Amino acid sequence: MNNGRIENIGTFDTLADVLLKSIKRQDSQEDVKKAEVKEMPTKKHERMLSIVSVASSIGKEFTEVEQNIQEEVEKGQLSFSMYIQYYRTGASICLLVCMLLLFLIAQVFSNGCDLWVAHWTNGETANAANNTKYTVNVSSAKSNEINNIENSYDFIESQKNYIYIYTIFIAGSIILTTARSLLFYQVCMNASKGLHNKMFSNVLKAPMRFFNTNPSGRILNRFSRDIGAVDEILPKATIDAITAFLVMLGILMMVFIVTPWMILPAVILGILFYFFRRVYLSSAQDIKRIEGVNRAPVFSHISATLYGMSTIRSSKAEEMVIHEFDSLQDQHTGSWFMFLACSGALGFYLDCISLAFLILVTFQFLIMETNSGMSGNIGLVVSSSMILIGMLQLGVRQTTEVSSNMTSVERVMQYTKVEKEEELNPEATEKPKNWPSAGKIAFKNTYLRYAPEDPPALKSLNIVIQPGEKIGIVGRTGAGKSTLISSLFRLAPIDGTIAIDDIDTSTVSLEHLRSNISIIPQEPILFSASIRYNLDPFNKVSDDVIWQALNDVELKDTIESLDQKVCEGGSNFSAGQRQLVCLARAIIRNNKILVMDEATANVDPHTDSLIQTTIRENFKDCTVLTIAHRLNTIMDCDKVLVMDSGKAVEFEAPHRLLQLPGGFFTKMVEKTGPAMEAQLRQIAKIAYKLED
Ligand SMILES: Nc1ncnc2c1ncn2[C@@H]1O[C@H](COP(=O)(O)OP(=O)(O)OP(=O)(O)O)[C@@H](O)[C@H]1O
Repeated sequence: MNNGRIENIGTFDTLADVLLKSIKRQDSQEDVKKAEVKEMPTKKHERMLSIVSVASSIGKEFTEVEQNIQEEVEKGQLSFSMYIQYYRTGASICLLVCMLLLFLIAQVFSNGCDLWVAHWTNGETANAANNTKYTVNVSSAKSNEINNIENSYDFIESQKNYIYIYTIFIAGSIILTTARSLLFYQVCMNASKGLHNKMFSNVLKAPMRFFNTNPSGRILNRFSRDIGAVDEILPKATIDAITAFLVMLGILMMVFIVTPWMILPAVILGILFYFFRRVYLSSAQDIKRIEGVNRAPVFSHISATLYGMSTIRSSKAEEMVIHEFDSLQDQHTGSWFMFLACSGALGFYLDCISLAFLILVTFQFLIMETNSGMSGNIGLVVSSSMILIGMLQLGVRQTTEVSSNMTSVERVMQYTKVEKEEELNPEATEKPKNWPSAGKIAFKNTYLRYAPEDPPALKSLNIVIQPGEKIGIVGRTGAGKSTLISSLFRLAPIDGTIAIDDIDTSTVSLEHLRSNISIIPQEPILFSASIRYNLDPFNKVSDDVIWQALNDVELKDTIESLDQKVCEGGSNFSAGQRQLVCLARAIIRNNKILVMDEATANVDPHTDSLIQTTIRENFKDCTVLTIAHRLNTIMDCDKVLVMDSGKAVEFEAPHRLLQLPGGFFTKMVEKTGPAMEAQLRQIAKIAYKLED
């Protein structure tokens, strides 16, 4: 196919012949060395024959799945320190104390309103009683008239005072309640932002092992659902819970002032309430945690399904995927339903407690005759106790909501404490200027372990790569080729030394080290942004430089503008074009060291040949390490490094290695078949002679 049209059709042999001729035609202009190199990819079956490591990505995914450790689930009651840490992230101690005082004062004003109304009612009742007595006893009409005027004057004055004071209570209550809510939400938002930023920066700096052992769904869950809960649900639930408890406290105080003996049943009911809440909380928190853990696989499954949609459809595995999804969804729904059932049960028990209290309060006014039997007091206590029922429900529901959503804070906190990569070597802060200027790489007794308990994946590596050398890295799958590259970027803890231009990389900051080595990975990574951003994310070069790089990789005609959008994962570009964009990115960065990790494994022979030529031209003076997928791509390298079981077993010019009968490299070349072997030997020989 070419540009969406069928260019040729026929058997494998016919097509191979046609392709061979066409590529030969393209390459005829180039010099002998390049022509020799380029002729090699024309034989398609090389893809099958060339040894090395086609199955690497599949193998890695498998290893990753195997390595995924169980998600850490906290158990038992949330510690109080979690609350302190959460609020301390949002505000200073001083501000928190002010907020607490504001809550209390607002509540005092709010209860003051009720008490004042009761006091007012009692006053009115007493006034009315006095007036009646007075009217009956006084006979003189005149004096009666005068007194009435005076009384009504006093009455209006006292009414005014009642209204003024009531207005003050109402206004104070409104202002203080609004202020405390605004302050509280601000503190919560600060805490939420702080936690998110801390988690984000920690996860970005987490070692590679963290990403290997935590599936993306699990990480996404913390950034979406947990942060969502902390952002939206927790502040509202907390303010509701605090308000409900303060209102309850206020009501109980009023009831105790009016009928002190009610303290006894209140204490008994309080103990019962505490007991129910405790039982509920311990199960609800665990259920909520289980629910959180059961949610992550649903996310992982969806993202994996979307990613592998074409594979699923082509292998007709829809039923299987749907079945898996249903069973994961069932598990999640089961735990969620359990949570709802727990809340329902708690609601029922709380209703019983509140009703018992209300019955006691109401009946005590009938049974007992005390001073408190004034109408205002009775009205205040009964109406407040009825509010108490609603408040108790709301308060407990919201406190449990707070506790269960605090598990999200707990889960976010876990990720804010992820060990950072930099901590591997806290002194690694050097940022040498213009480094590396030559591109010499020296491995001295280097070992790499992916995890302390794992055996070393790289063992006793002692090689020196001279500035500007082109090195091909070969070896069977699992031999340690990618690990060698990982060690260069210090993606895992290393024993021994790796020096670049005689500077130990462990003394250089990771950011500086990594930004000074270019890599073209097997799976090219493109961002969902403009072409310009993809090629020069830090806006360091002019548009001319970018266009020149695109020209070098023959993408100038394909790309209309530097503002052209790249879809998610670069889906509007072919695999080869994505690889070329990565190559253009590497050209723009202009680093002295370039690493290619099987960069040409998934591209067609023409793009492969274009990549090879571009690298030879643009990275002439750079040190280039190539993990080889096809042997022909590295036969003209300065040296070939053969890896086996994490060790460097051969490191020499390919022509010289091929002189070793029974050598690792010789065996690899022999396995490609006599015709290919002859060709490979020929390329190696020419390249060796040209070098001499
Ligand atoms: N992230 C990882 N965590 C733990 N062990 C790993 C990890 N990546 C690789 N290994 C192990 O390190 C060893 C070397 O793997 P590496 O990926 O370097 O091989 P490779 O030569 O690049 O293979 P391939 O050609 O298939 O990509 C293997 O035994 C592998 O299991």
